[in-house]
Amino acid sequence: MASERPGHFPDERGGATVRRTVVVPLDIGIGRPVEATVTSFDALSHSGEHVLIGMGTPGDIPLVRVHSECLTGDVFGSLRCDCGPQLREAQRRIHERGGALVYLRQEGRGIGLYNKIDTYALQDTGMDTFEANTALGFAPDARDYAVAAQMLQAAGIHRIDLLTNNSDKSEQLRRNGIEVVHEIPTETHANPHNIRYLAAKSTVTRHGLTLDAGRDVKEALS
Ligand SMILES: Nc1nc2c(ncn2[C@@H]2O[C@H](COP(=O)(O)OP(=O)(O)OP(=O)(O)O)[C@@H](O)[C@H]2O)c(=O)[nH]1
Ligand SMILES: [Zn+2]
Repeated sequence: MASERPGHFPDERGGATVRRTVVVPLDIGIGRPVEATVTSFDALSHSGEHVLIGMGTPGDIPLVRVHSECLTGDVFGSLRCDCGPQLREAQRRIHERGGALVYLRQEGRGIGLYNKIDTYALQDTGMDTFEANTALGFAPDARDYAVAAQMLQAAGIHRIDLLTNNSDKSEQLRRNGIEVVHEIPTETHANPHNIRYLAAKSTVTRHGLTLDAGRDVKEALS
């Protein structure tokens, strides 16, 4: 893919359009600032203020991470989930290889922050993360990745390697016109506080998660 400057993708307009792209220096924890492009959009199918962060110099197949917002994990360092370390891993790997971070404002797997906090209270009584969503009347996972496909297409990115353990993301992107060439797993960021959260992802949904020692997360709990 041609690229005029690091992290910049040509603007190819579909239904959704690029609203603005600006260049910002980012501290991604590698000891020096890196240059990134931050892109906003108009006419997306989902009303959140979703952004695409372009980093590095992409080759033919950019590395892309579609990351769902987690204020508690991404910003405040909550150990209840693995979102913060996954976000930092993604930024580092995308910068190294060239590609984009699609940051989706679909907090709490799409149910919002307050509802996520309500599910935490239910989880503290023994439910897993998906059961707690259902108990509150929500789908177990209410996210819709069509908007991520629209952002990628508007930014001129049609063929990607996707950094995820969640095959549902790849399938939804493919259904919405993105060619996912490879699904690349993230590291497993386990700690004593998020091990049940990881186990629920591994057993209830199809997340492929393996602990560093090579053991599957469900085995670690059995
Ligand atoms: N409803 C709910 N959402 C949560 C909870 N913990 C984290 N989340 C949200 O889960 C989303 C991240 O989803 P995950 O299931 O961890 O991972 P994923 O995006 O499906 O898969 P990966 O690409 O492999 O990271 C973020 O939007 C978080 O805010 C929880 O207990 N309940
Ligand atoms: Zn989280």
